Amino acid sequence: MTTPPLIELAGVAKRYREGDAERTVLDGVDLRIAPGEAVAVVGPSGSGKSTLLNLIGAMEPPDAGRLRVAGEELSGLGETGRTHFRRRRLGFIFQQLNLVPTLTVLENLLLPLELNRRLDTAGRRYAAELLERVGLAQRAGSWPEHLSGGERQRVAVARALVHGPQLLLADEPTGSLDGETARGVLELFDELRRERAMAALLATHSSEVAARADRIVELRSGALREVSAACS
Ligand SMILES: Nc1ncnc2c1ncn2[C@@H]1O[C@H](COP(=O)(O)OP(=O)(O)OP(=O)(O)O)[C@@H](O)[C@H]1O
Repeated sequence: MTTPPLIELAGVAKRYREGDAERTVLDGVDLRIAPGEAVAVVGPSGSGKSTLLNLIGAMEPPDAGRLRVAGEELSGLGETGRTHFRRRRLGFIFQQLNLVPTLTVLENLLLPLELNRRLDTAGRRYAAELLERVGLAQRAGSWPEHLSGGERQRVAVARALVHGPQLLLADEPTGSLDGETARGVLELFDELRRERAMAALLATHSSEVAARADRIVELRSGALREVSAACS
């Protein structure tokens, strides 16, 4: 028996209206991602990479097509269902990071556990371990505004992983990191994929990030195409 895909998109379209004009960003996109698989999505600026992640992350609905993620038909979920789906199943690293400025680094990390009612000893221990793994154990009590861009990005990485999501959606996850730190973060993703079959969809302009994925897909003129099997 073959394993059902974790992500299945069929004929997905997304259009945005700007004044009288309508712009088609995604035009009949098909995509399947298996549990534990890492896929890099590349494409020029404005080609729709973040839009694709937002649709798969149930942040906004498509205008056409089917989206099935972790057994859930996203179009069938209401607002509450979408919120629960995001909290339980997904880790999302946004391009703007979206750290909560009024919470410390550790409190930001504990937030997904709190929302999932899993703020217990094991959860706290894992949060501390992740902070250590992204090299920020000493900054647990710092405020986000006192961190460098790269440190903030690493907090966002740890926060996206702390509740053990089945799927990581990451928008330029290493954009503000130096080469060595970026490699450390990518290794952490790989370890978690091996440890708990977490799948990852990474939007990136970085050839190094893309090369580490199992597959690379490219968005161009609204269409998605397979570029190659990446070498690992
Ligand atoms: N909420 C919105 N309203 C109107 N247009 C939008 C909206 N969100 C995205 N767009 C448009 O959709 C297109 C795709 O944007 P998107 O952010 O998905 O591209 P991207 O490939 O992630 O770009 P980058 O590599 O620069 O981050 C852009 O032209 C953008 O202006």
